[in-house]
Amino acid sequence: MLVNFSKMHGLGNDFVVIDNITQNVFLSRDQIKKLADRHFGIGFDQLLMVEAPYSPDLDFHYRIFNADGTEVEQCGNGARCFARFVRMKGLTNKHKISVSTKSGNLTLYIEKDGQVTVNMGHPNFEPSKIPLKASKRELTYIIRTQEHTVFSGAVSMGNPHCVLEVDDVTTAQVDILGPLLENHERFPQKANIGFMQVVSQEHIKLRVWERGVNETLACGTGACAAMVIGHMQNKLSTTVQVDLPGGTLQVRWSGEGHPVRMTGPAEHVFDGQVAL
Ligand SMILES: N[C@@H](CCC[C@H](N)C(=O)O)C(=O)O
Repeated sequence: MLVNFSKMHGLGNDFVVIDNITQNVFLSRDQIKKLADRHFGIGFDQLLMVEAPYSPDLDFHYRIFNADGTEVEQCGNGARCFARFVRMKGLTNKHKISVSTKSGNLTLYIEKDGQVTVNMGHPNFEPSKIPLKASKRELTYIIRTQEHTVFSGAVSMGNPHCVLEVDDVTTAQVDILGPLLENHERFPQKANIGFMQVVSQEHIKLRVWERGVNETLACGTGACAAMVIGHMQNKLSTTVQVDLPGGTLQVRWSGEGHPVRMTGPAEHVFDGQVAL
């Protein structure tokens, strides 16, 4: 079977996007892993599937798979690319697009300058919802590994995030602490690990070790997680520039009870066909 796909990226966090409305594609976990391989497959951080909506008030359903083949709940950079893809392919002509994901609903807004704003919904700090093993909700958790003790914030942006503040992102131990914390027993569904350097109240630098992928050039939900945790810890304002290795996102949040809004680019790279 020949499957049509588009390669896209949001700040270098790259995706294969498949229209599963006009095609009928089922991929096993092993097939996704093979396609994600940068030497023997197409290469991507996440596979995004565009599906028909589950209810009349939604435009689409949106499925997300990490490079290791696991299905996950949310992907911020992917959401922006999703919006650009459905417009580019003529699947909708709307500027405001409502989608459901495994973890809830999102609204995507295509801006006049081509950037996309995503209403990411409400962050959830309850340990059981992240999920994080903890007796109560804290602003900072102490997490111990055999050799390291770290202080981190934790939040669900629909998917689990742990955020550590560092003095300098360029020297942060992303490759060491990333996998240790991703797979730490206190995160029963694993976690995405952010390393945040606070530059000012309106500006952070961030690197993210992504669950099921490794370090990526950018992580949209990771940018939102770092911003809301920094804001809760009184280090950040309500509009923050987040510099990631692949570029910059704007994240806005007015505090608990409000949704998080993320704005950034979404780029089309090429269209292709793959035999499955
Ligand atoms: N790249 C993403 C997040 C993708 C999912 C994540 N790796 C997870 O396992 O939760 C983003 O831009 O948010």
